[in-house]
Amino acid sequence: MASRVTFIGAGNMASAIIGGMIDNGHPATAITATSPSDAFLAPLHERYGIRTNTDNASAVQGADVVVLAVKPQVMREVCEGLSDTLQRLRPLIVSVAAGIDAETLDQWLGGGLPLIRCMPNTPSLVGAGASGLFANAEVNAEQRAQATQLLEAVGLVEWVEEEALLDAVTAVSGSGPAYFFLMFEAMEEAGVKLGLPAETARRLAMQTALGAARMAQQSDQPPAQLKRNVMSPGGTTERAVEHLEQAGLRDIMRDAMDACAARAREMADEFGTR
Ligand SMILES: NC(=O)C1=CN([C@@H]2O[C@H](COP(=O)(O)OP(=O)(O)OC[C@H]3O[C@@H](n4cnc5c(N)ncnc54)[C@H](OP(=O)(O)O)[C@@H]3O)[C@@H](O)[C@H]2O)C=CC1
Ligand SMILES: O=C(O)[C@@H]1CCC=N1
Repeated sequence: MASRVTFIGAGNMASAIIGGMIDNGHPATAITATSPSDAFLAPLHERYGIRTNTDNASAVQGADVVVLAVKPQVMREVCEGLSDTLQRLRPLIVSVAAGIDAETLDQWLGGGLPLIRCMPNTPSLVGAGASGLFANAEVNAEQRAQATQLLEAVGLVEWVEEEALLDAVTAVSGSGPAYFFLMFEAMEEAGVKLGLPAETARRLAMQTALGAARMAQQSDQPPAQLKRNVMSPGGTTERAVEHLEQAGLRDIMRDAMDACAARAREMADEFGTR
């Protein structure tokens, strides 16, 4: 039987995972989502037929897995509001919040619950997500398998055995889709400047990214070699890649991802004070 999963919070990340789960065949009646108002819930109910509820405590009744998918700013209030109920029901808890560590969440939830921290990303919506997972000591092998199965239904799953590495996962894949969306914007703008219609430039850029990612995933060759295969000596790509290297693309990516991980650590202090 499919796990009964309750999402606390029904925003961007929860709806992306829910959409991916439904597409992958998870029964809609085994999924519940909560939010303080109906504004987020009604479209989810209409689109996917899932159960919705504006009351967190009643929504977790009967759940095998409770996914905490609210903003870090409200996580404490949400956890403390649910702690009595969750201590009684003892489901597997999965938090997708950036920054807030497992020990802090555990304390807010009253202590001793099986808890997994997950850093997913929004392409989960189309079954192409990437999630990093870390389990606390209360999580047993069956629950690990349950979380793996749940997140694999919407994409790639990578477990990390050191919680601090989730900040690195955030920098690579949690926030990563935004880097590529930014790249699409930039490639579209540059394509338009070169004379292409915006829609054409956009479609070409997106298909190229999809093709490059698929090819890199399926190839035995590392990305550096695949890149060289495109770069005919003295040709066009060589000129463009030289420009990107000279402009410091690698340093830019390293600095941006350092800033991302640093912000996750900062958020732990800002929103996670026990
Ligand atoms: N967006 C992303 O790409 C990713 C996000 N995350 C993490 O996911 C979490 C959610 O982010 P995101 O989905 O973008 O945020 P959203 O603001 O889109 O969603 C948050 C949801 O939580 C609801 N909410 C607020 N208070 C409560 C409450 N007391 N009880 C139940 N629901 C409540 C909000 O409702 P309302 O608006 O009515 O207040 C909203 O539906 C964050 O912790 C973030 O770090 C992780 C990886 C990627
Ligand atoms: O920007 C954020 O804080 C969240 C976490 C990772 C992606 N979005």
